[in-house]
Amino acid sequence: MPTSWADSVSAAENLAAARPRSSYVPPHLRNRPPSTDPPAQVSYAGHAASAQDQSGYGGPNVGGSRWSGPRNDFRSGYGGGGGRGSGGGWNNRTGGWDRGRDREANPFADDDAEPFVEPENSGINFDAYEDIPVETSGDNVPPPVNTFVEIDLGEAVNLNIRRCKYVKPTPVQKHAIPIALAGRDLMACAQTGSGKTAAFCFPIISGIMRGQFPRPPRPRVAFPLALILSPTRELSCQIHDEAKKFAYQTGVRVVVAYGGAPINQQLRELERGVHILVATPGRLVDLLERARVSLQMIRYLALDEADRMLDMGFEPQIRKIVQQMDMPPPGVRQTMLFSATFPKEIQRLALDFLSSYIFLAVGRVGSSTDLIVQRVEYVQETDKRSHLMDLLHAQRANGSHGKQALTLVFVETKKGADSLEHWLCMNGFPATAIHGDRTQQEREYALRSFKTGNTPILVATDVAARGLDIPHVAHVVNFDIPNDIDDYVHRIGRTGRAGKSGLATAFFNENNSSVARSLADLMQEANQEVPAWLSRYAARSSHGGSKNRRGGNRFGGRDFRKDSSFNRGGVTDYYGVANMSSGYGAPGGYATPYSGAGVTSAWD
Ligand SMILES: Nc1ncnc2c1ncn2[C@@H]1O[C@H](COP(=O)(O)OP(=O)(O)OP(=O)(O)O)[C@@H](O)[C@H]1O
Repeated sequence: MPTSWADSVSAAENLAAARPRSSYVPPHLRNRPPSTDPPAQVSYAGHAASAQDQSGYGGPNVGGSRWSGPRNDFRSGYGGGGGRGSGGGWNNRTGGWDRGRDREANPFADDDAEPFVEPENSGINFDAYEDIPVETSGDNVPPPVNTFVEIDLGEAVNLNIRRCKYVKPTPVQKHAIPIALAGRDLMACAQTGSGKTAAFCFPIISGIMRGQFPRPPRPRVAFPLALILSPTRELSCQIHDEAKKFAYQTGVRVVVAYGGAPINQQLRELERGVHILVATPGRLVDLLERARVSLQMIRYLALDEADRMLDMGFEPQIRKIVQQMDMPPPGVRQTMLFSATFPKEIQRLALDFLSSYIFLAVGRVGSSTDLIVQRVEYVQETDKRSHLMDLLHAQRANGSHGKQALTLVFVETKKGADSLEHWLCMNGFPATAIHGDRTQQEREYALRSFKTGNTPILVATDVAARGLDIPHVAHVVNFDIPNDIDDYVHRIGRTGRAGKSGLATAFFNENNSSVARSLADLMQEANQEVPAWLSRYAARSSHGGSKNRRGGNRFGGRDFRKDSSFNRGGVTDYYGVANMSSGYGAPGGYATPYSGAGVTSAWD
């Protein structure tokens, strides 16, 4: 197990050396002689080399010891010979990288105009999270805090926290922020709507404000210091909006890049300088291949919805971005993975991206919050529409949520979404739809129309299942129940957020029997009433071998490193994770190596 920074770097280096090298060389690194010279941080920070002067640029040595040089610059202050006020760092206002700061639009301006804004973002029942069980594992876990005041995030960030009307940290923030501020890698699992975005944004912003960073070595290429990846365009936009609030008037510049939107505008934003890049994987790969973004200076990597990012759909792109371009390896960069669900096989995969990490579970891994009242109703396929109409009528009639009560209806297919939207509209229910076959403009319009309450019913595929924080979603209807219980957890998590209560109704029939057991277990765990007929289905599917994605181990250990199978895999070091690939095939090669250059996700 690495005992010091130097050890951890050398462990990471050995690992990198052991891995089969990618033959892919990003365009901006081509035609450069392989060099064992260190990256020229000293030059940048010491301003011996200007942004125009590339002659001293050692660049990452793709084939050699990229990190053999001044590693200290990545871990201990990034200063090289520079430093605050030396004229060469990122924080130097004459350096040109934060020249947009004075023109920064007020990201809180819309909040005041927002009709639903509450005086304090404490929610109806924010204390509901207080007695939630918390588990941490790993070496030397930093202790949690109870208040924002205890965390030294800096005055500017503290002011923004007040502007956000956050009174106290949520449980995941209490634990995750001190861990992240201590520079530790983190795998954090906490329930939907419990404030994970701020939990990774605050430490990143604060770290960038405090750090001394070398000057970006080349003009027209963006060199972000932090990368936040998320699976959907809408979620990336939302994280960008949140991060801009948290970073307001700190000098930290946040830029978003996502597919489906004109790339030129995003390129212009990137050219103005970027400290934190929020991106969807497909668009980022595009920018990397165009050599308009370099990951060479990445100090922080956050994967939101990390289990989704590492599952089969995204894994090749994530490996390409994180392992096959010029991003510093684990142990040099700080990596944080967040989600409400973390199946064990994904935890195992994640080892490739982490170094000596802390595992944090707030509530049980993959559980839903008991702020959401869950109902399951037996509805035949052919009766689903009329049943939905009954629910919508009842919701309208009881009027308890007033005009603005929003209903999100999840269906399995894009075609199904189109057809249900059409049917609802024909029957007098103002509905819109969002799915992967709609243009980005249509997607954004639908979401806006839903959020403002103009169209209070949104029919959606799983593209809207994760991360979206839409206030006043009173009811989530699973018109089609997903095959994977984790998707169900994320879908219903669009309601019952930030301490508020919500309602989720699922239409169950024979077609869903494979998920009966995990659904019944999940409901029971969240103190929900499980109908007797569902328990019978669950019992039947247990005998019949219903496939539980969590391998039947769902309610056992949460940090998979505690599993005996993990040790049998040859890894004796529980938490050092020095031997990251043991038991999982060739180093770095758990899954098929990246083979689909230019592959873009349908979601992206
Ligand atoms: N400390 C806090 N006090 C009050 N509200 C908060 C606090 N932290 C976050 N929130 C609010 O809680 C809501 C949910 O936060 P966020 O979207 O980060 O949840 P999440 O855990 O990422 O959810 P998901 O798993 O669905 O992605 C947001 O509206 C956010 O502004």
